[in-house]
Amino acid sequence: MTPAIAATGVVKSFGSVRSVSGLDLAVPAGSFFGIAGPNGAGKTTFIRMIAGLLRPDAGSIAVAGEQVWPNPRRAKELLGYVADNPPLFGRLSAREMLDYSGMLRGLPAAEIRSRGDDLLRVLDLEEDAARPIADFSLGMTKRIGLAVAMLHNPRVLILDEPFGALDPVNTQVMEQMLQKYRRAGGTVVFSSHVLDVVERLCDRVAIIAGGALVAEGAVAELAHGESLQDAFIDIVGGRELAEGDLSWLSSSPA
Ligand SMILES: Nc1ncnc2c1ncn2[C@@H]1O[C@H](COP(=O)(O)OP(=O)(O)OP(=O)(O)O)[C@@H](O)[C@H]1O
Repeated sequence: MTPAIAATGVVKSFGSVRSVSGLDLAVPAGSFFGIAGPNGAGKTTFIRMIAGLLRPDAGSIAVAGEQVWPNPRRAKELLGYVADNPPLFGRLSAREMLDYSGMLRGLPAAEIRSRGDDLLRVLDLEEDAARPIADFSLGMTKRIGLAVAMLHNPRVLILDEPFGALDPVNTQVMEQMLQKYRRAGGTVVFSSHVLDVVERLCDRVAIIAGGALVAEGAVAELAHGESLQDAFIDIVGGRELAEGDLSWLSSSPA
């Protein structure tokens, strides 16, 4: 079966900083796939290249068999992408944002309306549908970002830190939405530092460090009987405060 995402030898530098360094990754179609890695590991850079927003310096990326570069248009049709802090049009209302995205995707107006109604209801944004997005909290912005990414019912959804800023109720709703989408045949790929969510939802996980893949496999295999968080620290290396660090914190506060 054609992988949902196939990346080979992907490289990206910003000046002298090599952000992604020869990354190979295959995400099986129909999987729930987590990408984890320390801060600055290159996750966002890699995801933006998959989404067709950043051109790799070398290597190739295909989404459901369609090459993303040099012409990302077809791959973008198959993909829904939610950025860490979704760049939406702040002056549009949530409803207008959905109408505009649906038009860009070439969906019929009636379909945009009915799917938009569904998404706004499920994501608990119905009452805020007429408010400008600029007035939204980060959690609300993430939810409307997800609605925009799902409106065209893409084959692959890729989400950068989707659960940050969501309260527990909305985390549960988002998890249920993603599981439903996955049961219908979609592939979900998301990056997260919240490893218990990765452990709960994903069948497979990739760990990226220093711009390269350092581990990939079934979650249970990688965790090896410990928590995924412990396995992650074993793989990427932990860091502890030395005895003398911040010693002033041990004295009584003024
Ligand atoms: N536009 C840019 N210009 C310069 N350097 C960049 C740019 N984007 C990313 N980098 C650098 O590339 C490296 C990887 O950054 P990236 O944001 O991809 O990491 P990340 O794994 O998503 O990190 P985090 O978990 O902290 O969000 C970092 O050293 C970062 O400073």
